[in-house]
Amino acid sequence: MAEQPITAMDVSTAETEAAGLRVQLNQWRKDYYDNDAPNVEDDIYDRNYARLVALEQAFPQLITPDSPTQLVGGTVKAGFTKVQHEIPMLSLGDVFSQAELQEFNDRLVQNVGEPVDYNCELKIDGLALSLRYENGVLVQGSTRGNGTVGEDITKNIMTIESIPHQLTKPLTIDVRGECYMPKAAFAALNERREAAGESVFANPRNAAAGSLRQLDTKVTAERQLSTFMYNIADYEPITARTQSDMLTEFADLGFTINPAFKVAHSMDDVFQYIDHYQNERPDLAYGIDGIVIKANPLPLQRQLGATVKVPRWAIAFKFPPDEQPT
Ligand SMILES: NC(=O)c1cnc(N)c2cc(Br)sc12
Repeated sequence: MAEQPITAMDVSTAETEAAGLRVQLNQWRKDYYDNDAPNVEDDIYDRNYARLVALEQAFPQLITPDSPTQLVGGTVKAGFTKVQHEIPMLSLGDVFSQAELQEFNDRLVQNVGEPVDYNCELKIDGLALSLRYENGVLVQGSTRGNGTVGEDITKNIMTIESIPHQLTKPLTIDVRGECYMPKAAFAALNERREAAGESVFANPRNAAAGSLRQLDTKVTAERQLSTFMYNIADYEPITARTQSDMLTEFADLGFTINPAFKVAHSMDDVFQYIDHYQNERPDLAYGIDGIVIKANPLPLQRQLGATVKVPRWAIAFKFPPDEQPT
């Protein structure tokens, strides 16, 4: 059915459509976040989600606490200990066109009152995780969960080679990043599973999530997972003053970072970065579903802060679904 323009809608029509979208989107979220097995294409999910956001913006009285626009991530899987994130693990706002990205920049520049340098980073198609170090020693690993309560996966992340058990400095720090399964590891895993008559994973993201959120650590250990770290919970412990320098500092501390980051001094630089990695995407050793641009100055990130769900200083530009074989 063709979508009715929202401007021509009365509130009861809007409420009926919004209620239907909430039920459908929450079911898709449960499959994706809790069961690690989405059964809807990303672009269909994104289009329905964007419609609900537009309805709620036109009719704010329709926003409900259980609306997917108010929630981050999934819940805690039975069998895992819960971990409280002192500083919430946020999601990201999404845009799907360069015009929308330009609008994000124009709003930010108007708010800040001067041009903003961005750090452009790849959006890794994996599972968000948080690593806690005390005096430089790895003490806990956790999933995002619903953003404030995640799953304790410490034993599992200890088996991931790219995660340092001790930093090069005795820092007490919470670092956030993505756990992913390289495309080659994904293909080999599904080949083994198929040969053994087992079900195969639909994509590397599901395989990574299903391997990390495993109660049997031995299974995690054999799944060749890897990580790229890219955000920090509290800026205090590090010396960097920009996002790009923070990534370099992360590497000096012993973390694995994604080397494809680049500072953009204009939106043309951002669009060039997008075009480049949209072309490079099939040849990357890991899945990406877009790019993330972040205000590069860390004091500006701190100044802008976040909404209940997403940072005001960053946005994700989503690529169309990956037609390439993974
Ligand atoms: N570079 C980044 O910040 C980044 C990369 N890949 C991702 N899947 C995500 C998710 C959030 Br939320 S940030 C981020």
